[in-house]
Amino acid sequence: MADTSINLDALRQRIDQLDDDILRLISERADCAQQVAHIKLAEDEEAVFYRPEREAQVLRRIMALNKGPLDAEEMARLFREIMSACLALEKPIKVSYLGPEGTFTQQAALKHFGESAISLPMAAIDEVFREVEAGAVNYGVVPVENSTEGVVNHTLDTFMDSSIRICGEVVLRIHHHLLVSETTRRDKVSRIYSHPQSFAQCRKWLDAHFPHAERVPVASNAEAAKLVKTEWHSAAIAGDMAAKLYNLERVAEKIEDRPDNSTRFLIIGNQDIPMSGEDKTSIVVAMRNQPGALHDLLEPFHRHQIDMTRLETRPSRTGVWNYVFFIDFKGHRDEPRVTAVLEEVQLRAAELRVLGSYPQGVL
Ligand SMILES: C=C(O[C@@H]1C=C(C(=O)O)C=C[C@H]1O)C(=O)O
Repeated sequence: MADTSINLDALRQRIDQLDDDILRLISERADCAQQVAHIKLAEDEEAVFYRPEREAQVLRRIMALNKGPLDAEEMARLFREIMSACLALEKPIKVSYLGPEGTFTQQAALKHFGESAISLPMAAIDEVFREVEAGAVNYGVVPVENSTEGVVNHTLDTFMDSSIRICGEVVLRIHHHLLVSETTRRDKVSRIYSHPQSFAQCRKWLDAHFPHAERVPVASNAEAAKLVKTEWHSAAIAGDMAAKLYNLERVAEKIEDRPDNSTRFLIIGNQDIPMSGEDKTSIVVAMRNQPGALHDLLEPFHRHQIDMTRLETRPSRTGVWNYVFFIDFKGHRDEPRVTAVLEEVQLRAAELRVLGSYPQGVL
């Protein structure tokens, strides 16, 4: 017994010393970041401090260097928060997102920008775009692929009418929980609220555990969580953020049918982002309705061996062309082979717009 307490004391002393070191080093790092900000400001009064490509490089380097016992992602999350705090020292970054508060989109915004960012909920995707266009916020966050908030097409359509650029991407693992409040009679749950896509993602679990409860679709998971506070016979399906925000208890955790359930979000802004070394580019292309149009469009990508990660077709809203394609591929527009492909596609397409080149999601 005596030995253990001596060991514990020694270990705690060592932890205190290490904390002193960590404290000093974080302060030194913050001081450096502040100096960078001052240099940027001296060059240009309107300078943007936030450099997504640099942040991606910092995080990738840390993940590569990490030797454990914390896993690389956990370590990167800690560094993400250090960078977020360093950046906020000069001026906290302002980010609009598809609300309400407590949605997965807010979770994505905080995952990407860190907890020191100021995040502002918007009622609709167009509003997120508008705030960014108007310069009221620095960036916006919208769901785009496999979305739990159910707005993939809406996001794509909004890009067609906007000059906004894509500055980044975040992929979030989506975990759904069955939530109740302190007033809920757990044995009497007859109604469950959630977003339609969440219902779809938890269908098997619901069929097995609540076959007779009424499933009521609402506009967001956060909205579902809010409703549970007012009805003793209702439960909600939503994520961690909503559970925390409305102080709800998890009756069952991770009830999604597929354990790899994830959603991709886009960071939108007014900046062109330089190369980070591992980048993606998103373009929108309008093609004339003629035989072989799709083949003509894809052929240059194939020939230059560019890795396409997504191809989405949307109906065009003007009469002139029939197809509009949203294409994501690996590479940055400043890379010669990407420039070559874009030039070739431009010749074949009725219209081509580069929505942005941006660092591939790190976390
Ligand atoms: C310090 C800089 O500015 C910001 C802060 C960063 C950091 O804390 O590491 C990284 C990139 C920028 O968002 C920089 O550009 O290097």
